[in-house]
Amino acid sequence: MIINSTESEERDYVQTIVSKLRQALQALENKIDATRLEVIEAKKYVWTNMAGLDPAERAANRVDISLTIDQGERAIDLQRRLQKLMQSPYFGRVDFMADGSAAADAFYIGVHSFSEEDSQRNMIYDWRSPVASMFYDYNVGRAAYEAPAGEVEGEICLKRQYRIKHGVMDYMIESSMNINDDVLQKELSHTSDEKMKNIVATIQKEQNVIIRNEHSHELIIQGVAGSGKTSVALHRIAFLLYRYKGTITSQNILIISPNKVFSDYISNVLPELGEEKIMEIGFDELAARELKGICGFQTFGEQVSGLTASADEALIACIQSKAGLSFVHRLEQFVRHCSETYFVPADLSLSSARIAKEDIASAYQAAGSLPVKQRLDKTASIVAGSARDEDGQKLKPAAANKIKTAIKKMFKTLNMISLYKDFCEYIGKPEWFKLYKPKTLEFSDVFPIIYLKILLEGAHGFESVKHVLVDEMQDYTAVQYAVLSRLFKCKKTILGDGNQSVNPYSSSSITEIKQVFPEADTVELLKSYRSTIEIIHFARQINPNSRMIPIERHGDSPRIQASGDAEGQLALIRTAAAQFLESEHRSLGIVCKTQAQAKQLYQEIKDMHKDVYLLDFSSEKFHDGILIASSHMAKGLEFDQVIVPFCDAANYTTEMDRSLLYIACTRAMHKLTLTYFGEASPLLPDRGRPQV
Ligand SMILES: Nc1ncnc2c1ncn2[C@@H]1O[C@H](COP(=O)(O)OP(=O)(O)OP(=O)(O)O)[C@@H](O)[C@H]1O
Repeated sequence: MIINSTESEERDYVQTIVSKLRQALQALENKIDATRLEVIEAKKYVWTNMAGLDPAERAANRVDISLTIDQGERAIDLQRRLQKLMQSPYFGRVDFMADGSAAADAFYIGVHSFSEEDSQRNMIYDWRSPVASMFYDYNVGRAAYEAPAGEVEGEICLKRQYRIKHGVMDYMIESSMNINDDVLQKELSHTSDEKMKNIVATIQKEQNVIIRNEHSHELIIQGVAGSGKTSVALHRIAFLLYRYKGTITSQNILIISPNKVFSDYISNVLPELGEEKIMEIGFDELAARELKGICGFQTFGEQVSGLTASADEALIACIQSKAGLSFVHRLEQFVRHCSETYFVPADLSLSSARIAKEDIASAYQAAGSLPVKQRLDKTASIVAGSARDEDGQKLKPAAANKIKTAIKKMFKTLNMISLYKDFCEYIGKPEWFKLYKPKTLEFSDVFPIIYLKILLEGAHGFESVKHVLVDEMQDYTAVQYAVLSRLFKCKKTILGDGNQSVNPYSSSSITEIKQVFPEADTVELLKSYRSTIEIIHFARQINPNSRMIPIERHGDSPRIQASGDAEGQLALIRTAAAQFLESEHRSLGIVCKTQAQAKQLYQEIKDMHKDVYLLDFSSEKFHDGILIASSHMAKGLEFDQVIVPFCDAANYTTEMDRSLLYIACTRAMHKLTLTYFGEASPLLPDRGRPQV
């Protein structure tokens, strides 16, 4: 039997569900109050009876109290979910008749599940539940889903989508009306939210496959700009936390993100989906952790800024050589060489014992499978353990320790900087090692040195991580991936876009990443959801390699505006920014090629409004309003409107500039303006022919 067949029945049903949610919420709030009182009373009891309780009773009381607090926290978590459901209980419905059953069941699908306490009847299904997958994968007709007991096949007889706001149905759409496109377009035409939002109501079939992928040890997602890679990866994390509840918690997940502003921008998605925030780290932080006490270093941002300001051919060639997989192999070969040749055993003569160098050499051989540092430890303990004094007795601890120290000194050096210098000599390129400035490594040496350290000392410190998410994969070198593969043995989701590299001299393609992770599965996303058709066509002319396919959504054509001089260009930028301030849009990104340009422009227009912000590498927050940033900092972000200034021939000319210009333009959701004076950049469509 079909329930709620008409729209008016559906509207009433929303009210029924909201009132059930309200009742559940009330009951829960009473429970939370009672739990709070219980904890206060229990603590009072322990304090007032402290003297009379024996240690075992005190311990038992403390355990009880902490169990009650846990219970209370779970109830508060549930309270948050119910409050959210009250606003929008569900967004979809599928009526599914499994083969062999007499009637179809209606499954309402929401951000969280909800069942009535008395009947335990599930009234709303979590979007991650097995049955909910059909909502994303099938239209009306034959369908199937993967239940714990195996695949269930049948027929979807009805499929609907709803928009419910503040507990009231805004609209409802039948599947026969091409629901996905309609609802998706409505969603995409909105102005931006301050932070990235969840997309559960409109996840596309090809995105759903990625989200629910459980089998890949490494999953590489190559997706065009705006294809939802980041959104999908975060929904995948939410799915895995649901699917492996009890085995994986948010504390076991780590995201390697390009910068803090990006982390802030995406920080709402998991909490919106009812999950806690996950740990986050950038490659620079990772480097600081691994190089602590060894040396300072140039950051990736500083390297990119240097390269965008001036392209030093020799430096570029050196950066390119250090970025590839062959460099990884040479590092590995060098470590094998060190392991075999840097250890020079010598006879040891202590006051109480003598040890022949042959015994030390054979202990070193016996520990041959270990990384050098552990190998030396093992050699030392074998030798110290088997050594005997003149009376044939085992050595005293002090003597054993002396042996250990002496054996470690038989290895030429464990100083990473000295080893790396040796390495550059070993490969016949001593000139490749140059400090960026005193006590500061050049960025291209940072991860090779970390890799050396890991090969020599082993990898430690991330054992609790069970899933790693790497965003902006194209910006990391093969050596960085080799480091990741050693630090994290767990499953990984790696995502990015080869066309959005901020440093093409050290970027990695999928093929290169796959050489580090040969078992990885790869998927490609070509549909772009962020920008209008006009913006996508424009961006594709800047980068003809881009294979972006737009979603049917139109807007204004991008405008290229020319002026006679710098003041004229500033006036154009100010006019476009003033128009934005008067529009209904919430965010304007002014995306420059370099950080220096962004800083300069910020000084020139910050008087326009209180909400004008400059993003730099120390920024931590994403803001609505006018945000001025370099392409590097703007990567991964999106804005209702974007202005790309300084599009002249001197500023945008190299292949690296092409990539930066493409990144800048693809940040725009609804409106894009480019400005220049003098000669237009040859990278612009129509060579920058201005439009009035
Ligand atoms: N299925 C979807 N339904 C609604 N919105 C979507 C969907 N997929 C993606 N989007 C929206 O498209 C925009 C781009 O998504 P996202 O930032 O995840 O893409 P991306 O591939 O990581 O982009 P880029 O590489 O350009 O930074 C976001 O606003 C996101 O909410």
